[in-house]
Amino acid sequence: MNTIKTDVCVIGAGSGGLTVASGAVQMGAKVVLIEAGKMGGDCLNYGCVPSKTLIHAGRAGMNYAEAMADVQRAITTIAPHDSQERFEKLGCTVIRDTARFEDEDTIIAGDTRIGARRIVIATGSSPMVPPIDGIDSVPYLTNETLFAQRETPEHLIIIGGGPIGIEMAFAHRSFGCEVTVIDGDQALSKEDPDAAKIVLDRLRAEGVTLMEGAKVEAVSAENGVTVQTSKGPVTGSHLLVAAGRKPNLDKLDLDKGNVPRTKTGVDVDGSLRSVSNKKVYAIGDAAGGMQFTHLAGYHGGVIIRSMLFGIPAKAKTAHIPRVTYGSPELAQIGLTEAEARKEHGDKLTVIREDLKSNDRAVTAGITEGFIKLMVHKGRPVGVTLVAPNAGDLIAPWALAMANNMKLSAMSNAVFPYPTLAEINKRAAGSYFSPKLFDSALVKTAVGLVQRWLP
Ligand SMILES: Cc1cc2nc3c(=O)[nH]c(=O)nc-3n(C[C@H](O)[C@H](O)[C@H](O)COP(=O)(O)OP(=O)(O)OC[C@H]3O[C@@H](n4cnc5c(N)ncnc54)[C@H](O)[C@@H]3O)c2cc1C
Ligand SMILES: NC(=O)c1ccc[n+]([C@@H]2O[C@H](COP(=O)([O-])OP(=O)(O)OC[C@H]3O[C@@H](n4cnc5c(N)ncnc54)[C@H](O)[C@@H]3O)[C@@H](O)[C@H]2O)c1
Repeated sequence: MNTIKTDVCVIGAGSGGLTVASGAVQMGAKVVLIEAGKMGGDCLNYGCVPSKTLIHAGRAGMNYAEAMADVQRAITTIAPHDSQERFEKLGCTVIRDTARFEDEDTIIAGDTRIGARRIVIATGSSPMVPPIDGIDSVPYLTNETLFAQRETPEHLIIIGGGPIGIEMAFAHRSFGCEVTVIDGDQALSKEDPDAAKIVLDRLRAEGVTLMEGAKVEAVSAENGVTVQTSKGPVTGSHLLVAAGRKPNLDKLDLDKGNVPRTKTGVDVDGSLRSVSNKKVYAIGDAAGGMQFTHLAGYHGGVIIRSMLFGIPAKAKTAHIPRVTYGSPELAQIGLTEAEARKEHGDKLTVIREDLKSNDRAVTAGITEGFIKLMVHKGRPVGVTLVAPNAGDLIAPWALAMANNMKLSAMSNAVFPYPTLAEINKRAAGSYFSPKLFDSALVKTAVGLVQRWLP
């Protein structure tokens, strides 16, 4: 067995692990990077990149086979950035094998033993397949197999109305597939209900059948695939399971590393360090919180500060955006209205501006969508945006909230006319206009100044 000593051993070459490995090695640390599957992890190979390409290809009018070929094009284009070759050129030792703990500061991967001063668990997550009666008797798809599919599904049944289920429902409908989404609870239940309603109404209007509150009872291979639910049976040609995720921790022998876990991930403190083995960090999907590529990257930055410079750094969530790429897109940063009301009570101001009042929306015939702005003590604490490209439109709020800016920073900015982005400034302006236009004090002051000005 080979033995290597290193400063940092990163397990998992996905969004989080690659951020840590490239940052740490370029700042002078010795880095070993271990990957059991494909370089780039879920986001590149089975997640964000294929799903967003498929959504775009559907809207662009490609057929299913062309769209899946386009998915491969997008992956191949991005892959060199995440490749073993690139990371070796940067100076990392890359091992392609499954990693596990031997003891608190030793990792085994294949025939290599790695003694590490710091260990980063960035192993991501996998589809959680619920223990549904008969599930193993049908050839179901998950995000790991869907993008290898070539023939157009005649009728795709999707179990789960979360972001994966809803995005894939829009995408498949655009190829003319019949689509049924089954959710045991409510679809997009984590989102602002007014915002989710616009997206889900549009999904229904496009012809997708959405069964909410439908408990899945059994699955069988009858006439293709038949799903028995508490609201009746559904028969289709293909089944996609998108019912949530489980962290990839089972192969790590965590107990040998003195690294306890919870149901959702490694048990970490606010600095993403294991609660009992301070040499070990967990980031991204394996850390048990929100699951986004940009969050995994942000986690990477947080722990680099702590690992390389010994600067205490906490991972925060209040400024992390998320987007569901439906039609329209639904973007959220910080607190939803319900969360903000719970936290700030009557000290909260909520501003809502409908997109139809925006001139660019009028020129483009956009009648649906809105921005909802949650303000506490003159600062934004949450924004909900439903609009075409809401994921791009929310960017100024990500800047404002990451830097704890006041709302006046947004109202002072000048946005180009006519753009949808002006809705951001308009919402901020609406917060100040009653203070300016309905104030007796302002009116008196203006009256006095006007009397004395030459
Ligand atoms: C269909 C889908 C669409 C998505 N769309 C978006 C989106 O649009 N925007 C967004 O922000 N997020 C999206 N996500 C979420 C995003 O993909 C994840 O949050 C992100 O990939 C997490 O990064 P990570 O580094 O934690 O894990 P990953 O990227 O999954 O990387 C983990 C890596 O660790 C490896 N590994 C696991 N165990 C071991 C081991 N024992 N030894 C060695 N290697 C190991 C795995 O093979 C994997 O390559 C989507 C997810 C899915 C499934
Ligand atoms: N655009 C994005 O950023 C994006 C896109 C896709 C995924 N993701 C990430 O991946 C994560 C996982 O997505 P997801 O959609 O799989 O999970 P999710 O947990 O967000 O949603 C799963 C849905 O499945 C339902 N469900 C669970 N078990 C069920 C059952 N037995 N029968 C019927 N319904 C059932 C739940 O009620 C829930 O609505 C997301 O939370 C997100 O962090 C992000």
